[in-house]
Amino acid sequence: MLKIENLSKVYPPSETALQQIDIEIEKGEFVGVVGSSGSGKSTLLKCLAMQQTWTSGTYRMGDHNITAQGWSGKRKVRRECAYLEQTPVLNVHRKALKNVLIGRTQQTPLWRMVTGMVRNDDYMGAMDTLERLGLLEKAHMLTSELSGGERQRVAIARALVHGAQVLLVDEPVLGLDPKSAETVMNTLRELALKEQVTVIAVLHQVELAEKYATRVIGLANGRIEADVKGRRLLQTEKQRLSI
Ligand SMILES: Nc1ncnc2c1ncn2[C@@H]1O[C@H](COP(=O)(O)OP(=O)(O)OP(=O)(O)O)[C@@H](O)[C@H]1O
Repeated sequence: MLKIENLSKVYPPSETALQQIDIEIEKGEFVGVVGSSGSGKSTLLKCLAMQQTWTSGTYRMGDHNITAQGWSGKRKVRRECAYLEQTPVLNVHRKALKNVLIGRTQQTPLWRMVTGMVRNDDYMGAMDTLERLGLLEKAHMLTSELSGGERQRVAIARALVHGAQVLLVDEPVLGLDPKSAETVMNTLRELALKEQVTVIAVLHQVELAEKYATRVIGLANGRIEADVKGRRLLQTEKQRLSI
């Protein structure tokens, strides 16, 4: 579904963050990206989300050659892939439901945005998504009253309501207590396994990647040094990754 060939990223003037990255990711895979600090994990995510320009490489999504399509390719990526930052960008003064509905604003006529009136099917869709993520009873609570893990799940709900088929998640459990981290990781795993949402998550803790992801990609100095499915990383692989 996603095919990346020979991706390189150099930040000006000369900081090489990624070199010759080749990856093919199937629909519904849950990929954990690990590696030491500065190995290029966030840059990889941003390049996949087209939030960073590519220095070189070819990007394919399904039958589409995104690289060759220029702006329309970029739009397609932005529509289908949601990039979720370490700390979700939410309006904490609004209810969880409102934050989820913000994901629908591109499809909402201006008069509805001005009057604040929400289409019934948008409302139902948002509530349905909150329920899938175990947040139904939090829908009408102010986002400031939610825990870090719940906020992270609100951000995921918003991405799904927006129509994202690929979640690019940077450190989804950063700063969360173990129980909340487990809930967020389980949510991501279930979305991948049961709903065929593709999840690519940068994870500092390799144990989390090994426990929840179906595939672990390890980066070192901007290169892929490990790419394993269905097994833990070997000690030698961890040494190559310096983790
Ligand atoms: N905007 C930028 N401008 C210049 N160099 C950058 C920029 N962003 C990242 N880099 C450099 O690119 C390299 C990879 O950075 P990146 O943030 O992708 O690594 P990371 O593996 O996500 O690190 P961490 O785990 O510490 O978040 C690093 O050497 C970093 O200093």
